[in-house]
Amino acid sequence: MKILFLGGGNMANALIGGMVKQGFAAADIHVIDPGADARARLAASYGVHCHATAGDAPDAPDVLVLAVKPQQMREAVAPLVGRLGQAIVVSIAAGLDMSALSRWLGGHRQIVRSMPNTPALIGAGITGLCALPDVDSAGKALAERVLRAVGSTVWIDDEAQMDAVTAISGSGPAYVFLFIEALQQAAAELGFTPAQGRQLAIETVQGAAALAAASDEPASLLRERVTSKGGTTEAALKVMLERGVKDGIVAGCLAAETRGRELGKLLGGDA
Ligand SMILES: NC(=O)C1=CN([C@@H]2O[C@H](COP(=O)(O)OP(=O)(O)OC[C@H]3O[C@@H](n4cnc5c(N)ncnc54)[C@H](OP(=O)(O)O)[C@@H]3O)[C@@H](O)[C@H]2O)C=CC1
Ligand SMILES: O=C(O)[C@@H]1CCC=N1
Repeated sequence: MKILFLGGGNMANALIGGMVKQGFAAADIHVIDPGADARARLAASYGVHCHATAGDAPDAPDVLVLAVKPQQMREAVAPLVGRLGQAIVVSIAAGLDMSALSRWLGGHRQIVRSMPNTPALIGAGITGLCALPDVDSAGKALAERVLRAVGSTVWIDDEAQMDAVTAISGSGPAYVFLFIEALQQAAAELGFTPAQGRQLAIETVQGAAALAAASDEPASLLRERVTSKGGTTEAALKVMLERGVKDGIVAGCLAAETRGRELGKLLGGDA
């Protein structure tokens, strides 16, 4: 099994780290990245083969993971055209649809589009996946195996929904980190040390997420259970809702989805 990564940045690091931990052989993994620092980090951390240019990388891998920024993709894949054999191409790029990728890859049709997220770094990612009709079940299983190394996966039938996956779970960790930042800021204003604030904020988010995951009940009911009539939570939620926190989160997710579609049109729309 030969796996080639195009791009060795944040997400490639997360995926490769998870794959090596799950028993993929580092010797089977190749990465193309023009950055000497990125290559040194990957080689030192995981012992994978790193290449400065596509020309140095092996032809016809079993899997090619496209892990460059959407804006870098078209130029980055050009040197690989005609060298892919039957590779299953797994793109993790936001916005770019599979028809554009297929054109840029010289008509290659073995393409899976995916959207992981950064908790992949600790094996706790969630990835949405969809495939062109030309990808058979073995090809899909191969793509899924790579992404399952860093968390769970969900197949999406309609590619048009991939921008929505990006808006919810791809970008989602940033929304949660913003919430943690806000809790920590409040903790500091209430007199806690940074260490105390960090522990109180992070373990609250961890515990609440674990409870929501373990429960069959909707999040709204779990929220109501915390909210005693005339109590402290009610006072907090009143201010938060008045300030538009919930509406802001929903509107933000919709803006992320719109941006994904814009990126797709902007970068992939031409022939
Ligand atoms: N960050 C996230 O939370 C998520 C990101 N994604 C998607 O993952 C992809 C990668 O994102 P991320 O890892 O954050 O980005 P990074 O910028 O960290 O990684 C991209 C890497 O590709 C390198 N690169 C640039 N040009 C080329 C080239 N021609 N050939 C090979 N490598 C090249 C970059 O080098 P240099 O820095 O020198 O340009 C960089 O090291 C994006 O498409 C993004 O949409 C998906 C899910 C979540
Ligand atoms: O912000 C972005 O465009 C990427 C895609 C999902 C998370 N980060």
